[in-house]
Amino acid sequence: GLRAPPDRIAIIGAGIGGTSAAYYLRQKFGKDVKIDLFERGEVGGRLATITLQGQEYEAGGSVIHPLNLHMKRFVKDLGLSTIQSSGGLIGVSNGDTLVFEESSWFIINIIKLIWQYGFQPLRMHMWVEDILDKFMRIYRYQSHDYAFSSVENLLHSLGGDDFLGMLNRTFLETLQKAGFSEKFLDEMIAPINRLNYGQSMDINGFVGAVSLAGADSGLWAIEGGNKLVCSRLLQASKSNLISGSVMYIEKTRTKQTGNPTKMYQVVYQTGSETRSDFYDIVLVATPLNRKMSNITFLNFDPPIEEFHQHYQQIVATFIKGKLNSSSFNSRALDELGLSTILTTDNSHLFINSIGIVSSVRENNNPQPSTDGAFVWKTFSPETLTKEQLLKLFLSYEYAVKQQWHAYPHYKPPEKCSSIILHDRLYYLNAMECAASAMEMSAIAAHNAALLAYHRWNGHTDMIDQEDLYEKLKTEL
Ligand SMILES: Cc1cc2nc3c(=O)[nH]c(=O)nc-3n(C[C@H](O)[C@H](O)[C@H](O)COP(=O)(O)OP(=O)(O)OC[C@H]3O[C@@H](n4cnc5c(N)ncnc54)[C@H](O)[C@@H]3O)c2cc1C
Ligand SMILES: CC(C)=CCC/C(C)=C/CC/C(C)=C/CSC[C@H](N)C(=O)O
Repeated sequence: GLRAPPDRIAIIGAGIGGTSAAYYLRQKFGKDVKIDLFERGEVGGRLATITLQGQEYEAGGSVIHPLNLHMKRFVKDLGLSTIQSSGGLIGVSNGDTLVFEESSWFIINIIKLIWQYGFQPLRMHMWVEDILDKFMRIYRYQSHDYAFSSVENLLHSLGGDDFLGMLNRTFLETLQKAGFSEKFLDEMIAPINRLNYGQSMDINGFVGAVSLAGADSGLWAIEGGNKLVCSRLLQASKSNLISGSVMYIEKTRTKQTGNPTKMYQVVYQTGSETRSDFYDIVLVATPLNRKMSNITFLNFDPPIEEFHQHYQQIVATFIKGKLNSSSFNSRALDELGLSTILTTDNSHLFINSIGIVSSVRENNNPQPSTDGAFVWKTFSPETLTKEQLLKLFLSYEYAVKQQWHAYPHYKPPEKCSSIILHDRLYYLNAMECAASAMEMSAIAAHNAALLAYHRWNGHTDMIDQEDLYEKLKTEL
């Protein structure tokens, strides 16, 4: 049976996690519940664009996988358009020379790959595909309304002990065990990790697999900027956006008269004013650590302790200029013709990657300006100095940076925080301990909305069901 829907729900954070949670909560609880979405910065969060000389570029989350079905669904349901975002030739530099260089001839590439690495690239492709295959079971579970109370339970239902094991081992250990060679891991896989997560092969195996999926073909983005999906979800969910910074979430001491269910008081700052409101259900859709959200939990028994997940700093720098190809390669001084250069872990370069970018309105075919300059984006752990920029570029017109607490610093064994922090208080970004990506936040949001709904209605049979895959197989 169903009880009356809650009166008011608060969501903290209007990134892809918070806005998709609003969307799914509206679907589950119906039109009468009042949903407040708190945001202290911009709607979109880590999905953001930067405007340079009148052109917008993705400065945060930029590419989406062709099998990220929630993101695909949003685009369709919200009337957005897509652009293709992979393309161009890739090279890998160790700081002195290019250890791998893609050719524009398909067949030459195949021969080069086999020559350098045997059948390892093909085996790796199959390894990632196998994981992706199991990962995709989540869509089936969620379309049947099943929810999970922890990240571990969710992963276990997708791929059993093998999936859970990936959280506890480094990516390096995982791939060495699978028989991949050191040369291949150093020259191909580590550079992809450095591009996608700014980290070494010591990240957990699961995020490693997601990182490799992020190097698949067919990657896409939302025309006009990925952040548009957030503002559209917000609109479609008919929630109320509150521009303010949440400071405390307090468990109310006594039952309020008239409405015994409103358990939580959310205290927030807007402008110079401090305000507060009472809610039946609260979803936290931002990483809980002091640097990123600074939210304190008051009056909970047992107490909700401070979270210490360390987030990796990444600086994205946009530079319009002419690349100095000799900083990546001792041989050729002429134009490399590469559009992305990755780096190996042992390179003494101060950047993780550098690539030509197109604006959020161009389908992937970036053109140089009349003097031959492109817009490049680098990722680096630290802000680039002028001296470093002049090493990378023969000349440049501008260099503009955007700094992020980008994603967790992965360090297996991964201890994931609970999704249920208290009775009706949920934490979406607990999911990031497995892997951080737009689709992971959307999956966490769908899960939290289902979890909140089932717990509100006492439907315990819809939570943490064992052997779901087998159960749903027969239910075609
Ligand atoms: C440089 C970079 C590149 C990336 N590239 C990709 C990519 O190519 N593909 C991909 O899939 N993923 C990528 N990611 C990861 C992806 O962007 C994130 O996983 C995803 O956007 C996280 O969304 P979220 O809603 O969970 O969190 P966030 O986007 O961080 O949203 C949290 C929101 O909460 C707000 N907030 C925090 N504290 C408070 C408070 N106290 N009160 C009110 N509001 C608060 C914040 O302002 C923020 O807007 C990238 C990330 C970065 C940084
Ligand atoms: C969740 C699944 C199954 C797939 C997601 C794959 C994906 C798109 C991973 C990318 C993750 C990420 C954090 C990328 C960072 S930067 C990469 C981008 N190419 C850029 O240049 O900005």
